Amino acid sequence: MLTVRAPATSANLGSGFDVFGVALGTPADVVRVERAPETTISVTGAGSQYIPEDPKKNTVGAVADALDAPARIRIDKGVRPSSGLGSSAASAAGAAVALNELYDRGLTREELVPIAAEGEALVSGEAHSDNVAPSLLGGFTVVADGGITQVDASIPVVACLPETTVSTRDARDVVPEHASLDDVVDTVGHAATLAVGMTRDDPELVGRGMADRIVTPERTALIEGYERVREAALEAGATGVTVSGAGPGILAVCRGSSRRDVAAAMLEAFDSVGIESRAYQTAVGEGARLYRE
Ligand SMILES: Nc1ncnc2c1ncn2[C@@H]1O[C@H](COP(=O)(O)OP(=O)(O)OP(=O)(O)O)[C@@H](O)[C@H]1O
Ligand SMILES: N[C@@H](CCO)C(=O)O
Repeated sequence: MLTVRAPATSANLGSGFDVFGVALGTPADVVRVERAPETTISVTGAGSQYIPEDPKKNTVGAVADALDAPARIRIDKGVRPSSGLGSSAASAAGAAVALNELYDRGLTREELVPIAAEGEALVSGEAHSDNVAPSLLGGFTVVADGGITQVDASIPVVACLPETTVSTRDARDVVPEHASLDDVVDTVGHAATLAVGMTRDDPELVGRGMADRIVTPERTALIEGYERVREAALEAGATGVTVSGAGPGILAVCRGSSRRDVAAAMLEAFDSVGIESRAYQTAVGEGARLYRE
């Protein structure tokens, strides 16, 4: 049996819609695989009651098909679905690494990105790779024109997940089809600042570079309590705050020393609007890790 721990991810980072992503230290999915004549899937853990075990509906089924690698697959969910932390992508990335090894397919992590993205196409209608790329490769990833650039980074963050859900499909429906040149110029400036910040492990630049006035404002409207949580995080010392992936999770970039205060402030702000939430105090971290048992 092979076991893979595949991390949660946060895509977009505000200014990098469908382009930027980071792997997070926690939480993570654990995917176990054994050879079998046909693919079967069982799911336990966070939000497992909402995740189909039918291989035609689960992201790992699409990955097993794409690799022609039938297996008994067990998923222990650490990443809650529809929360904005790349839950469906974590399972897909974990399965891609595990099945590639189980069947000796010999594909590199980069080559596994489009395979894991097949799983994303199944659930959101589009094979976007901005969550599977960081879950497979770790660090900060830039997906552009089908190519991927990766850099290891060490940036402290808090990911705060309210007990509400937003499906990626719904959050994609509110994305504007057009943007003004002014807004595009503003976004490019912030995205470039963020990317430089990642290469320097600089939370000030990364936090500042997450500002985006094209996609994020449309999505925050879907997240009850967003403005209050954002303000609370900034007051507690966050350098920047944005929607994590398609939401409703909220990502705050922090200086290392402020993580605990930022997490407490975000939890309290959600609580003040009657919403329970959970905060992960973590950092940009490594990609999927393979274990043999
Ligand atoms: N292995 C899986 N893990 C999680 N969700 C899965 C899986 N397979 C299928 N799904 C379905 O995918 C949907 C969740 O995916 P969705 O893209 O909406 O959210 P997400 O993966 O948490 O991430 P994000 O907002 O960061 O993209 C749910 O409807 C869930 O049932
Ligand atoms: N870039 C995608 C990722 C979802 O996690 C979106 O924001 O719709």
